[in-house]
Amino acid sequence: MIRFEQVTKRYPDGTTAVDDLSFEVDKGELVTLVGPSGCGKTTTMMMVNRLIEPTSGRIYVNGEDISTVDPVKLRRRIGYVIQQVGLFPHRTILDNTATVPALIGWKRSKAKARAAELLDLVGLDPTTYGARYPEQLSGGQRQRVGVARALAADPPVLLMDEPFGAVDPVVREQLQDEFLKMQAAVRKTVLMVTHDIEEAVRLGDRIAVYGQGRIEQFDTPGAVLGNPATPYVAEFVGADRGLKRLSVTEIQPDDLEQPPLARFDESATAAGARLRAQGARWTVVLDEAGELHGWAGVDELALADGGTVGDLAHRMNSWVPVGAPLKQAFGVMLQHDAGWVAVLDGARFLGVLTPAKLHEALRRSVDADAQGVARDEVDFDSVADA
Ligand SMILES: Nc1ncnc2c1ncn2[C@@H]1O[C@H](COP(=O)(O)OP(=O)(O)OP(=O)(O)O)[C@@H](O)[C@H]1O
Repeated sequence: MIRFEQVTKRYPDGTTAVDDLSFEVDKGELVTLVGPSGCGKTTTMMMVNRLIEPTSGRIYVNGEDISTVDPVKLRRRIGYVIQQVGLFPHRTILDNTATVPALIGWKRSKAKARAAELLDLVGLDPTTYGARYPEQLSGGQRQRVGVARALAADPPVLLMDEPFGAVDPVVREQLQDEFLKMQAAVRKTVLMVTHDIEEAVRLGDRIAVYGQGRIEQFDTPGAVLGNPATPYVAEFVGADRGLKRLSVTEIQPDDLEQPPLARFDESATAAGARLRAQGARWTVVLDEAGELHGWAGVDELALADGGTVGDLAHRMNSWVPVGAPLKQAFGVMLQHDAGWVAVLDGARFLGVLTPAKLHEALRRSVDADAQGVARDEVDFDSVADA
């Protein structure tokens, strides 16, 4: 969808900002450009909407050589979100959001309806916020308006330059989550600049790690963290890249352990005796439909004076869905000081993740991505012991 072919940008003062860059962003893919200040990320991005012209090389958007496209027309097909959102201070939030549709000649009513829809999509109720002015919103809310405005004309391509850079870490994480949800629904082709490796890893389908004017590695977050292509990349992603992989490695059914099980309506003493014979100390309790109810201690069951497993079971409200990142499961374990966490597929109980299994899952994902990376380079022990 976006293709760079041997693109170089040299500024008049002789600075080579981007040097012989070739890469491709697929349709519906989110690629993050990450690297230290001054390495050429913004220059790369601004060449896509022709705010900067390359010195040599070609850039294609949707198969079209953009040097042959009128820049104004080009920009209408490319949403642009920047850190300083650049909202018009004297226009309402609704009017700000409707700017591009109005520019490209949509009827006023259609442009406003679309703007309201978009505000809703980014989590701002248009009836509450639509009539406000930018100064009446928080930084995080303004940032959301920036995203809504960029999406308003439904451009296939979105360029985002440090879109969440100006807000505090908590709001930032919230905005990232919301953006991911939205992106799952709208599937734009996104090029996003960030200097924050955590953000790059969290949001990117693939990451381009920049050195000076060049891409040092262009790959999935898992591969970049698990198998850095150069010592520079290894240093840039950080010594704790083993831990960072927790956020990009998903829980798969094969990672799970099958714990002892008891049914809600079973006799407590019978279940206790059976589980004791198996050497179990606790059991997961499922209801009549095979869905997760909670857990029970085997001794408690065995010593019960009649009654069912359900009478003695503790409800369990914390679990994680299959496909969630390992980090989420680890967080639940820590929060409850538990040695395991239940994993569900919808309402169906699949098994439990234990620290040992988590460790294995992390190792599996490193092995899958990283032929030849030394085990001891990955910080497993701190995961298991933490
Ligand atoms: N108009 C310009 N004239 C001369 N040099 C420039 C110009 N714009 C950028 N540069 C230089 O080009 C290089 C790349 O800049 P660019 O803004 O693309 O980096 P960046 O990776 O986006 O950095 P940051 O994260 O700090 O925004 C830098 O050395 C910068 O000083």
